[in-house]
Amino acid sequence: MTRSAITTPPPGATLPEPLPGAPAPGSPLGSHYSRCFGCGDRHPTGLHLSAVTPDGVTVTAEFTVGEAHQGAPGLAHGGVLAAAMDEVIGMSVWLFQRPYVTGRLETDYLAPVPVGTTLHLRAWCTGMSGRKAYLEAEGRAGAPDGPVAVRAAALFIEVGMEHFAEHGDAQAILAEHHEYEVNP
Ligand SMILES: CCCCCCCC/C=C\CCCCCCCC(=O)SCCNC(=O)CCNC(=O)[C@H](O)C(C)(C)COP(=O)(O)OP(=O)(O)OC[C@H]1O[C@@H](n2cnc3c(N)ncnc32)[C@H](O)[C@@H]1OP(=O)(O)O
Repeated sequence: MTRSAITTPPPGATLPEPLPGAPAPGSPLGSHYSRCFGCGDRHPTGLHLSAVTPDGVTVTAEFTVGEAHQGAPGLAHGGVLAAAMDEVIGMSVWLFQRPYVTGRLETDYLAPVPVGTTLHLRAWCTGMSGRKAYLEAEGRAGAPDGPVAVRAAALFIEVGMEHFAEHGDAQAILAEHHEYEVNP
């Protein structure tokens, strides 16, 4: 991965440990929002990523490239592949039970990905430092040990939960996150 200095953990960054309440290894992670382009089951043309955590700190997921995801005829759009990287990385950092958003996402495209291909995605954290989390991801074509087609490195920034209500749709959050208080 040709990651930049911005997505490289600084000296002193720490590696996360699984939290006591982390989902059991292999259990499905579920969707954080039904209309999410990455994981929502109510998004008609979204990626419908299904994800698990094998160990409480990394995430593996599958995404099958569909007709709605094309750029060149018969091939996945690069922006859609970047969205898949963003989503699986977002899911992995959410394992730490604090809300983060993407600050920077760098993507390497190593091979074209035809419609119908299942990409086997994996995301992991390379370091945390203050509000910053450094993460990487890869997508392998056809099988978990298939050839790497896409790689990504990212800087995610921790925000308060109010970030989503302030800038997004507070009613939609309340409808799906009953534990969430908009005005705590
Ligand atoms: C129904 C939902 C309910 C909630 C559920 C939540 C759980 C979710 C669960 C599962 C997720 C699944 C996956 C989701 C999808 C994947 C994630 C996305 O796509 S997120 C959307 C795209 N990203 C944005 O929209 C961010 C837009 N940007 C911002 O809002 C701000 O710029 C923000 C928050 C990133 C930073 O703003 P500041 O004002 O808080 O802080 P400042 O001081 O600017 O930055 C803090 C530090 O970070 C550095 N920084 C920030 N952005 C940087 C960048 N692009 N490059 C380099 N450094 C950056 C700064 O230089 C600063 O560093 P120094 O502390 O000074 O050392």
